[in-house]
Amino acid sequence: MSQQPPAPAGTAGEFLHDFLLAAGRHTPDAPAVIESARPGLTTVTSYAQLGALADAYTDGLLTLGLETGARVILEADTTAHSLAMLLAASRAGLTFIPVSPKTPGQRLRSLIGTARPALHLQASDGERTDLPRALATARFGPGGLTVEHAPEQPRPRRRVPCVTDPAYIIFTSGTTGRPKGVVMSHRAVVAFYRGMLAYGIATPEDRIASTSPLQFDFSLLNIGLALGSGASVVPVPPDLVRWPRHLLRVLRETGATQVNGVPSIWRQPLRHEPGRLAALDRLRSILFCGEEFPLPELRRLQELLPKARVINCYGATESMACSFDDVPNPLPADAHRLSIGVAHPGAEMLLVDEHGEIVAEPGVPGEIHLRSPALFSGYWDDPQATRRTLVPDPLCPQSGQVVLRTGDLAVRGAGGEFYFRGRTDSQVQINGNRVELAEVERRLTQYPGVAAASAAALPQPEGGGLRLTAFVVLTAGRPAVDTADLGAFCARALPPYMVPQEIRLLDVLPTTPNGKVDRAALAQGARPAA
Ligand SMILES: Nc1ncnc2c1ncn2[C@@H]1O[C@H](COS(=O)(=O)NC(=O)C[C@H](N)c2ccccc2)[C@@H](O)[C@H]1O
Repeated sequence: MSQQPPAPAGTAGEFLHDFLLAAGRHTPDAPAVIESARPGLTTVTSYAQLGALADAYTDGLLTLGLETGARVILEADTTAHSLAMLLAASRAGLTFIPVSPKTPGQRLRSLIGTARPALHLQASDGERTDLPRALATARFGPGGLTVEHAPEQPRPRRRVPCVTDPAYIIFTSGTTGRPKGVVMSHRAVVAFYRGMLAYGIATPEDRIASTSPLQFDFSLLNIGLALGSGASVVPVPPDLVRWPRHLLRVLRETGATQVNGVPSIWRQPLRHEPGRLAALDRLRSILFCGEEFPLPELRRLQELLPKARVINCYGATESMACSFDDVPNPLPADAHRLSIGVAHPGAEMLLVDEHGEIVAEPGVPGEIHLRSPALFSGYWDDPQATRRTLVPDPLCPQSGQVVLRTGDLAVRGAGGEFYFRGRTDSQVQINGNRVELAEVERRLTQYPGVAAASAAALPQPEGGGLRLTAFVVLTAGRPAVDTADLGAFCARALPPYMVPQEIRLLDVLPTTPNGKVDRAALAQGARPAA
């Protein structure tokens, strides 16, 4: 099967695979992916080797004759081979849907029913079986691409890829109801990558550890940051991220210089392996995103890594991310909130109040709206949800330009920087009073010895109304805290209706597969500390 004739230079715009392989063309022998599957075994894949793998996989995919725009499920963790397959899907004009190998069969079948992919791809040692019989399947790995069940050969309706085509679809767990498929075009992803690189986060010498599952777009950010900078990706296998000694071993043996992850990846290393963490002398920067970093834990991390640059990255999957800001190291003692900075170059964050008016004054809360070339195309097969999220530009609705309505509240500081103030949907009404759960959590983490906290409005046990409940994790070795003292501490700073009616001490906060605090699990009543 002949490959697509390359579009004349400058006409096609930039596809995801063009961007990811461009920097490495000048340094073919530089390490693109550095893996450490087990102690003492580090595998390096150079940019030239990654490109050759991608070439071979592209030829394999093109041989299947799938039409441009067809979807493929990419069920894998981040490895040199799955990265090569991601590049190949992009080059073959296919839209990849990254899925973790741990995804329950039921959820995968539901996703397949929604996205109607043409092909399921998994690693040669993948364990997925019981896939729908009609779905074509193939495996990839050191032996190349092996087709198990070939796709039907419908007459392709399209052959010419376009940068507005979906590069990938990320199905988010969705805080409400059925998973939403966030469709990101090549043009949007590359626009985000270029905005991110302008912030100046990585150099070609960096080795960037990625601790998120491939199905979470944080991993795609790390891949774009590393390969786009001519640096190296250090994928940390998900099973090792949860074990502090394994995580720290991988970071040490691969010489990771930057570690990117959600705040929860640091909780156990801080509790159990502070010495080994402090000994990572190659580690020079940390980037986190996804939720607020509990300040006691952040301060502890900074104590152990006083020279590390700490970057707070904010954003939603609907634009991959949108802002970066350096956290002062050390964080001033009187700082109670972290700045999320301002939108990356080429984008703009606006605050809009409940009347649709622009909020210009510092300190006044509003909902973040994002103007950006990196906005998603829409939710897969859900035009209503799309219209609620991509809304007319509040400054010029007539123009047809849409902006992303993030559902996040923020205020602006005197310097124009933004401060996250929780989600609009985390404002709960308790007995008629509006409670900002993030506010309660922040107050709890100011109590000496509290490492992290989460608040939820749970149904009253005896029925009727909601009960403000808090879940608190203490720093390691901290003597037990009297929850009544904790409640009194909250009462000194919060209105009575924002004082938790119940406070439970937990050893750990439950997390979602993407590593965020699992609020649904807490709402089901997490087990009290042993
Ligand atoms: N730095 C933050 N402080 C505080 N709340 C935050 C923050 N980053 C997100 N969030 C929250 O998480 C929401 C987005 O959740 S999400 O759609 O699942 N996507 C993510 O969490 C990851 C996001 N796509 C991403 C990927 C890669 C780098 C940065 C960000 C935002 O709307 C915020 O509510």
